[in-house]
Amino acid sequence: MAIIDNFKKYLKFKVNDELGNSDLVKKENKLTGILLVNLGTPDYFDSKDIRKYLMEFLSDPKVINLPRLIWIPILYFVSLLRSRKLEQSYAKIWMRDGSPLSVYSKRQLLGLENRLDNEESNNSVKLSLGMRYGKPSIKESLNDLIRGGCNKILILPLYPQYSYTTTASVMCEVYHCIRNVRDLPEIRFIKRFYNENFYIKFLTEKISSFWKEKGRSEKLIISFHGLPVNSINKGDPYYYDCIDTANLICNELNIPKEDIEISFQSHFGFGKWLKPYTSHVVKRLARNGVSSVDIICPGFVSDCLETLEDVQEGYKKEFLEFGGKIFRYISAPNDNNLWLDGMSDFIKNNIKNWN
Ligand SMILES: C=CC1=C(C)c2cc3[nH]c(cc4nc(cc5[nH]c(cc1n2)c(C)c5CCC(=O)O)C(CCC(=O)O)=C4C)c(C)c3C=C
Ligand SMILES: [Fe+2]
Ligand SMILES: [Fe+2]
Repeated sequence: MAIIDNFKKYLKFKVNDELGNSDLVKKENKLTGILLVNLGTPDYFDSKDIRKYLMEFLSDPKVINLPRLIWIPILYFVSLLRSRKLEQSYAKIWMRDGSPLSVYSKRQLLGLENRLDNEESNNSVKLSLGMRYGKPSIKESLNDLIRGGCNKILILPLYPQYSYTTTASVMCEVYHCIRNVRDLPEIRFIKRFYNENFYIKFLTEKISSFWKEKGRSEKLIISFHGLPVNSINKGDPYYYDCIDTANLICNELNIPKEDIEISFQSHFGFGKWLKPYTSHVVKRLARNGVSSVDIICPGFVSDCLETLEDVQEGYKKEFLEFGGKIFRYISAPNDNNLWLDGMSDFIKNNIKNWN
């Protein structure tokens, strides 16, 4: 009998070996992965790297919805001109370890790792950061999580308001990246979080403490990144998310609607973009004798080119040129501890009972 048993064992080994499977061991994948995704930014502030980033960003059909055959040759020149223009802008805001968007996103990752690692769950959570354009890519960060043994992955695009051009683009990229994975992890997406308690509470407490410390300006401008009106007409709910965000902030602060202005910054190319433009609002207020404004940009969880250059520098200059006296930018959440506490609770709530 022993001889037969040994022969069977030998045969089994032989068969596995021939199939190249002798080292097949069932991997225990039972970690929950959290993939934070932000827009991305150039690697460095020289025009070559900026152009590379712009080419990737603006050739995404979810961002610019023109026929490829027409758009790509145009983009070749647009990116050349724009990258030269942006070189100086990026240089002004660049930090020791990179662009602000990259530095703050990495600090957010670290802060969340520290908070979620401390759980009694024994490190059953693994975090990673991916950028929709540039580095680290969504593909490599997702791979890290999957290879690291995550069988459930929560995707958290760092955009409070949903847009087809940003959030949906992340979702599509994630599905594209895992299309060839044999043992797919379960995937959950956070579509938006502007209406979550932690987000509204953080922003309003930030504004209140800013006012307590420095006094309150005559107007509060709530400025969002712009979007082509065409995108809204096709069904993108971004505009309504922005208006909702502003109303929630206003209600939580308990201030009258007349004290705030909602506006949209940064338009690109031709065509109609969401109005009123922040630039127009800033000039109108100054012209009408408003001497002080505070401005907050609740669409950005990290400071970046848009907030530091366009808002803090550009719109301030315009306000002062048109007769305004005080223009103060209230910074993005960045790596604030209370913000990270709120985010980590939000993540915990979204993964509990997921088994
Ligand atoms: C058609 C073009 C663009 C759409 C649509 C768009 C939507 C959109 N973008 C953000 C967030 C950010 N955009 C940033 C920079 C940026 N955006 C565009 C164009 C569109 N954005 C360009 C060409 C650029 C580069 C800078 C410039 O040329 O002005 C950034 C900052 C990146 C950084 O490195 O700091 C962010 C953040 C959102 C949320 C959004 C839709 C709602
Ligand atoms: Fe943008
Ligand atoms: Fe801009």
